[in-house]
Amino acid sequence: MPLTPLPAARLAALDAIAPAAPARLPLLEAHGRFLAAGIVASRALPGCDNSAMDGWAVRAEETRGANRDRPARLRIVDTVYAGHLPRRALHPGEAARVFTGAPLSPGADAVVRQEAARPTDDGSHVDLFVSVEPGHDLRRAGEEVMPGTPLFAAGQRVDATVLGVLASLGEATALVRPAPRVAVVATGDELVPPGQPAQAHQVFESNRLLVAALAREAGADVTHLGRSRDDEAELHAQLETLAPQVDVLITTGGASVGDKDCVKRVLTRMGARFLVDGVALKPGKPVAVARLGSTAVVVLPGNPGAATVAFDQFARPLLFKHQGVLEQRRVTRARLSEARHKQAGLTYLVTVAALEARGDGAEPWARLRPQGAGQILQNVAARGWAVLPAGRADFAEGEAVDVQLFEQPDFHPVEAP
Ligand SMILES: Nc1nc2c(c(=O)[nH]1)N[C@H]1C(S)=C(S)[C@@H](COP(=O)(O)OP(=O)(O)OC[C@H]3O[C@@H](n4cnc5c(N)ncnc54)[C@H](O)[C@@H]3O)O[C@H]1N2
Ligand code: MOO
Repeated sequence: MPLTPLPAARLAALDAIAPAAPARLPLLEAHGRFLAAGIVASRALPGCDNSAMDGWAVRAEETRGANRDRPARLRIVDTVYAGHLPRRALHPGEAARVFTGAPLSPGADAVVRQEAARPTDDGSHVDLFVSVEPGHDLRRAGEEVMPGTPLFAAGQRVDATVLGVLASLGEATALVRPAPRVAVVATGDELVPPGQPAQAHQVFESNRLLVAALAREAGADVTHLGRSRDDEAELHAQLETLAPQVDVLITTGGASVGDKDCVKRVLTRMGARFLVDGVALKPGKPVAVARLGSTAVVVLPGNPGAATVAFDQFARPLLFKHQGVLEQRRVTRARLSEARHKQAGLTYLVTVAALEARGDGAEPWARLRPQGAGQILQNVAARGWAVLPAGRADFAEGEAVDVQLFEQPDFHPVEAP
């Protein structure tokens, strides 16, 4: 099968999955998910005029000219705690004791903090040592949010700060799409689980953990971890059991053309419909995406470096689509820290370790790491991918290319209004 260009393959792969039906989840369970509908403020924040300080609610005009030597003396007529209502309005010459967050007494229009005041010994009056303007140390109703204000659009990620806002509006739940359930199956006769003895020709199995953690970082609930030898019957049995239990099934290894590379063959025999099979991408060329019943399947190459890139380009978008969003990374131009030669027909995604400004006002330099498909260190603490597009073989040191940045992506709802 000819290799599909990367952009076309990424588009085709998205058909392997549909957004999950939205569900109302308790707020903490919605943490990390994406809103399935926009949020409009259902109440004002704050809900009423209230004190920003522990102190005294007053009529500002009655503090005019007050100082340490000539305090303004007002009669104490009420005490108002947060969560309680004032017993009465303030009339001229009156003050109410208030605490932070307590509703403002009708008639009051300012607060004097307690450090600038002292009650008389008999507790009947308070002396105010400062002159304040109307509105001083007050939080006005609706000053932060008015009812009806659109606050969040569909596709907004529910992070800690968003959770806080939703709770402050009185929401107990959020409408989000649930986490995709994921199974990760590693294949290979040479694999030995970490923690067991391994000879030099054996390989500690690392892709399952790597891929499971990558899936979690994309919002998945990794429910099953499987392992199979390069044995068609064993793999068939394993995939047949797992596929119906998950939304996305991810395999690693056995994706290429070797005698024992049987993953695609087994999937085909099981009735999988391939949307992508082989991409003009390095690392990650043998990656495939298929549909097996109602389960999306991503076949990752066994090489850890290739599995990482192929996951990023093919599995991660499926996991987000199930959650109702498309991820859009920031792209910046940067100069290559070294020349690179590549296969002209493939897009190379090369790990960028750092972006360094050199004070000349031009694009930053992208410090490249070696991109060995079989290597595993190059992706630790990376900033992004330098994109060396298909169609050319040689890239010079200092040449500017696109760099896809990992941090602070935008998320857009899949079904844009
Ligand atoms: N004649 C050709 N050979 C290869 C081609 C090709 O087009 N023609 N493609 C190459 C490319 S590109 C890649 S990438 C690899 C991918 O092959 P597989 O997906 O079949 O991977 P394996 O052969 O099973 O393993 C490759 C390598 O990775 C190690 N591995 C596998 N699974 C794990 C794991 N779970 N944890 C850690 N390491 C793992 C494995 O031991 C091998 O060293 O094929 C090229 N060959
Ligand atoms: O292109 Mo393979 O997936 O990296 O060596």
